[in-house]
Amino acid sequence: MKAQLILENGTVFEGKAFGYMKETIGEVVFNTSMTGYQEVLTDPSYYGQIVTMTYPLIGNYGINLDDIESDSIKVKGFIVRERCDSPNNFRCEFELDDYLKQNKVMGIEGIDTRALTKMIRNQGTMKGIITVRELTESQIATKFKAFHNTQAVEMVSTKEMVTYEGNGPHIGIMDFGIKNDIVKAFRDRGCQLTIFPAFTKAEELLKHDLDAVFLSNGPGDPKDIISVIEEIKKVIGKKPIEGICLGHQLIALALDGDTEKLKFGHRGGNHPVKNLKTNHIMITSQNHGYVVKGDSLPENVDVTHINLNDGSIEGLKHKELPIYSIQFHPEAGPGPTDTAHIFDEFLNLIKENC
Ligand SMILES: NC(=O)CC[C@H](N)C(=O)O
Repeated sequence: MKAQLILENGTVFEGKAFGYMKETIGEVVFNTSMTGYQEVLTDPSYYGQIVTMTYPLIGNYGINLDDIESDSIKVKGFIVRERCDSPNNFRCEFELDDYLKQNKVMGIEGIDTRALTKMIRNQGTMKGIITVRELTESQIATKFKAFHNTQAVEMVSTKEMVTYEGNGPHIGIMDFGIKNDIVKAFRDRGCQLTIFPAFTKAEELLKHDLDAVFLSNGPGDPKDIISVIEEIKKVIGKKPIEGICLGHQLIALALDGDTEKLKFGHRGGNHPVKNLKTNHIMITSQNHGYVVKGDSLPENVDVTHINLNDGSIEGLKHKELPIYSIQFHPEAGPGPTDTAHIFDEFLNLIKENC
């Protein structure tokens, strides 16, 4: 069936619908990873977004249930150049099309994803609608006006506390939409974990005899969850605090720094990042639309890593307190595993301060 991708700037891309037939709206973003589409589909940080993959053939190794980053597809829609309907891989359990249908998520194929990506790069991230209907201009305008993604963290965070046994440090995770591979990275290192719903109060968190508090990745603008920032402030100085991606941005805000939106974000598996202490350069996996503002940080916070493409901040460390956060994704789901040592650095910091 014919479908359209309608962008906020008035551009219409014609394609073919796949997955589940339902109209969808979201912020259109591109990901440059050459593989890893199922990790992208299930990463809760994409909640509220329609993702286009720049790699031209998607679905060729199918879907397996081992590589997913959460229990369901979290993107609002999926855009591909060419969809493969005859996947070939020994781990394949079903096809991309069936997976989108099961999860009630709509896709569109046959789109010139190169032209779309260039447009987003030049004009910035914008909203989009995927539909099989003919919408009038006023219907489109009303839909764009009504779409907001401010409740995203609430939608993807755990509703109840989840615990994992371990002999290592006891880490309390504030779950803003944590990826399975981050939980796995801590469990592989023997940590005991207690995962808390995003809006848990600091007072409750501190009752649990934790060795550290970890702030997870997650969707949306960190400034949409001001109440969480207030709770993090209450934990500063009481426990070591660490964070990845949204967690990193929240730490900066809790330390009275600021964040801003990037023009089109960093999403892909090949972002070069420099460790400013060792001068080592790592190829990192990234997925974010917001960054910590360089000139906003207080004097007692050091920038530990920068992005070599645009010089933006990729890591922070407090000069006196055990607080350390990273903007990129060391769990690399999907992406290169060059940065797995960040989890060891997190644990060393916790052990030094236990
Ligand atoms: N992966 C993440 O945690 C993303 C953080 C935040 N939602 C951003 O887009 O910048």
